[in-house]
Amino acid sequence: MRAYSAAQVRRAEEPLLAAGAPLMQEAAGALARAVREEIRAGTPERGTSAAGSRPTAPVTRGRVAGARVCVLVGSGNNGGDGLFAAAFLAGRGVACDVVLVGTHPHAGGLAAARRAGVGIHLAGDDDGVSVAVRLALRSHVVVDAITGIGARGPLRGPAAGLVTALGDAVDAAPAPPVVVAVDVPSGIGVDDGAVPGPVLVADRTVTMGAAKPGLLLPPAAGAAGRVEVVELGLDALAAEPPDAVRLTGADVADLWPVPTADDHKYTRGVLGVVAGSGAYPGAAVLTTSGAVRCGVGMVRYLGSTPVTAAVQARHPEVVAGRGRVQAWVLGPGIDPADGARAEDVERTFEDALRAGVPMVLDAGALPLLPDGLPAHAVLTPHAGELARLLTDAGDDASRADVEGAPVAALRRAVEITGATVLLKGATTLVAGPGTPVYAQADATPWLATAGAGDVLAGVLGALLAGRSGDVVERPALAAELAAAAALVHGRAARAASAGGPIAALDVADAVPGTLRDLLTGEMMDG
Ligand SMILES: NC(=O)C1=CN([C@@H]2O[C@H](COP(=O)(O)OP(=O)(O)OC[C@H]3O[C@@H](n4cnc5c(N)ncnc54)[C@H](OP(=O)(O)O)[C@@H]3O)[C@@H](O)[C@H]2O)[C@@H](O)CC1
Ligand SMILES: [K+]
Repeated sequence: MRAYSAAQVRRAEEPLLAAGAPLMQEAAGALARAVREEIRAGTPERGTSAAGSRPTAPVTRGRVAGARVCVLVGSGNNGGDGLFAAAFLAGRGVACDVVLVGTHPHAGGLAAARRAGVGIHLAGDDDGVSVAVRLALRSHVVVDAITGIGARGPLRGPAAGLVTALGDAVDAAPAPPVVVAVDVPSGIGVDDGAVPGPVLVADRTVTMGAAKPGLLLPPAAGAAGRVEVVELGLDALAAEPPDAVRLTGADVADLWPVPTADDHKYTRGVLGVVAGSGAYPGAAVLTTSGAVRCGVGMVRYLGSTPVTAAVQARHPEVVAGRGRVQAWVLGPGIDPADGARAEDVERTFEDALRAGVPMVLDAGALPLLPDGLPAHAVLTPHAGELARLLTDAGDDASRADVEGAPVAALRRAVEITGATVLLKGATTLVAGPGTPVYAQADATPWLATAGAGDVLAGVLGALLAGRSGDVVERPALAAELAAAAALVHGRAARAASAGGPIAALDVADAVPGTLRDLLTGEMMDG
């Protein structure tokens, strides 16, 4: 999924609008279809809501006539989409109410809604907001058409009051309405994924022409629900670089190196690993497991005799000692204050720089980094480590700062280091110099477990080793490969978990099956 900024979408719309293309009609038609799908999917029976007893009978599965929909309408074209959709729905027998949140609604849309018999209400003051909340709570679907790509800053005025009150009421309702956002959930940072004020969390977002970055990027992405793109024929976007990207399973299948009959272990990629220590021997086992399970040509491990023995006990195919490699993983399970191990990392890092091979720099390697890294070096911090990296470079950043504005922190880290940076989280973000931000939300919350990051480092290292030559030739590829590794790691975690707890090694063990499903097209997206 490729997401484009508000400005890019506007530029792409311009020639079509100038030529008289009925974009708003198409957008509203698609929105009305989505609302009908939500109604048909079977609205659960709603008992007594916070607003009092339901005046209408619950809708029977599959029937649209008799359902209730409440559309929250702002003063721009986003509200216009909502008004025309309300008119379409009313024409199908849906009982529609429109709540006008702004003072000057789209004139054509308002006229169409009136003609179709839609009830029109105002939410200009506290009383209006209370009425609107009652209308919304007795509805099967609430449509959020307050602001779209024309929004500036946090919601203000009656829009802010309504969204706050309705959000609280929906949270408290025993059977809340389904919320469908038009283009974006109103109030999110459309381009940066910020959540600067109140936002009504959607179950589904029907977005017009192309996805917007805020639908993929945290924290706003968490308010978007399922995202559906309505094609409006914005062909000009094909020539534009997207701002944000989410890879699909099919993308990853295209990126993953698949051996041919002519390949041998050296052409398939050799990965060198400097991970684990006397204090954290498990990190060595987990990192090498992640790599071995990806089908890398060979893994070379550098560490003490007892830790090497632990690695080889699990994976006898791992070779101890230095030799030619196509990529490195440095740092998991290494305390930068452990002089001997820190020296191993620094020395190997220098060798890797000289050899020009890609590398993954994780955990203990991060504080040891010099400035001016190549883009084919991929840093893999979590939020706390990224905050420390930024602070060490002179920016004052806390973990909470990074979590509150992760994309800005990520971009800043790329700017400071020159490297590609993968920020681990529920949504993993990746960017390199000049690349879009990749946002992968493939995992399960069960993946937040000790050692999972070591496995990811191994998976990414294996992928970089397999495509080493390509990455050196085209360093921007490192970000895409890092996003691909995050997808494989996340889906392996989901497969291993199947809804229950997992240990890090389970994730590594689920990688071959995950890759098999991806490469044979058996794993569906979503
Ligand atoms: N062009 C077309 O034909 C097509 C357009 N399409 C649709 O149009 C949408 C873009 O429409 P748009 O440009 O009119 O902007 P929009 O998002 O409705 O917002 C403007 C309104 O919001 C208000 N407002 C702003 N900030 C606010 C805040 N913080 N808090 C509260 N209010 C705030 C602002 O108020 P004002 O600043 O004027 O007081 C103004 O009234 C796009 O997202 C898509 O849905 C698609 O159907 C494709 C065809
Ligand atoms: K909206």
